[in-house]
Amino acid sequence: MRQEVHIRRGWKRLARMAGLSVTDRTPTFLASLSSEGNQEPKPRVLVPKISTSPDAFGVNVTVKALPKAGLEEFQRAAPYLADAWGCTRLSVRQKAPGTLLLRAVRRDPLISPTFHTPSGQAPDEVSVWGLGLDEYAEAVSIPLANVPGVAVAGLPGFGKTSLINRLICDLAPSSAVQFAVADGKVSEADEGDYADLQQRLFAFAGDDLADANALFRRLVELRRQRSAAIRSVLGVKNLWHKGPVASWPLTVLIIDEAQTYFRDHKGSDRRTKDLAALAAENARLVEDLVKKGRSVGMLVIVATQKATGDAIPTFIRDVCPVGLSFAQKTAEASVAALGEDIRNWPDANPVSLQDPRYVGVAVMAVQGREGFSRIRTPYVDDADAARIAVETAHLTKDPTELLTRATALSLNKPLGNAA
Ligand SMILES: Nc1ncnc2c1ncn2[C@@H]1O[C@H](COP(=O)(O)OP(=O)(O)OP(=O)(O)O)[C@@H](O)[C@H]1O
Repeated sequence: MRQEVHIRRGWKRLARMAGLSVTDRTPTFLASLSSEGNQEPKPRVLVPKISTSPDAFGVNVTVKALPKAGLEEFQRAAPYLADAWGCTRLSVRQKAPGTLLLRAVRRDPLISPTFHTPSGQAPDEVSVWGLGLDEYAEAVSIPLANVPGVAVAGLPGFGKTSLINRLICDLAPSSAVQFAVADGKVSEADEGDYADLQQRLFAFAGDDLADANALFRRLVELRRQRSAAIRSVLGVKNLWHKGPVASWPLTVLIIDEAQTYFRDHKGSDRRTKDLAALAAENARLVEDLVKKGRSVGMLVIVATQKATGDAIPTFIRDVCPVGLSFAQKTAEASVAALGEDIRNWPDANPVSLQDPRYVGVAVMAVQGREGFSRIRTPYVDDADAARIAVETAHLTKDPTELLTRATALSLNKPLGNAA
């Protein structure tokens, strides 16, 4: 690749110009032996050694750091190196002690739409939600173990549903995952974004608050029964010590257009009062799932246009350990979705994603990284989602029935073997 050759060929010169070389004034043993008379050997100018490897988006440059030409110095010089190498972005991070990794991205991964065709094969691990590529073309995923809640926000039409579709399609071939959906945008399961996935959902509720209430109650009851049974059935206090299995699956509740179920209804007539009471109870039930579902393998994904308090009660939003956001209209909406810290990272603020080029680009705080990352999520075709749902329909099981069976089996075990 031309960029790679350009980087390697010009490195010695560029490193000196960018202040990334070091002068070693102490002569080596050999140099002091061979120096003539009183003449001091010339100081040596050392340049950090590099090795390069190209990929579709740019070049990875591995650097052997030197004293005073280390992480900090390279981070300072990054804009200069980016210009010299003609790249859109350049990141510097430590790969191992004494070794740095420079990611020089030439083609912007954020504005190159990508597509995901689900394989239909059960994943090795059900506890990983592959999201896509970040601005440096590195794969980003959400570890789902011990995560009870994920809040997804973003303006309509920017990719929330496609993101969730991918999760369902990737995990659907595993019998260790069951899905329920409450979609506030439609009335029936065969309408809207989840119609194609119907056969792989063990439960569905549309925009009717009472139906959603019944679904949330059913899941809270499951959560309670699981909490009571986990030690006798699984022999552990936390499902993630063993991982989900077909008889005790990770149970994912997706609440799309969540504002439908939680928003306040103001008015003094009977009907409005009933709706207000249902909305309040819905919020309480979902809070229970997010607060107490972690160790028993319940995950709630709450998707909404704006994550402000009027759409998702803050007591639910604030207990979701993971938050991500597609484009937003206002700084307040970004803060509601991602927290106050997003104000300190204006480049990553989802307000700047209000452009058709950024449909499918989300922002999130990635574990172990400073600040926020922008992620290009791939598009999942409805036809692929439909295919996966048909192929995996036989795996759809009600987790409550599975628990009843697992509990009965554990009771029949001889004493002392109950774990
Ligand atoms: N990751 C993506 N890459 C490219 N295009 C996408 C992506 N996700 C969605 N799109 C395009 O945007 C359209 C809307 O996507 P999607 O339904 O996922 O948005 P949404 O945020 O869920 O909207 P709504 O809130 O109205 O449901 C899709 O039909 C598709 O054309």
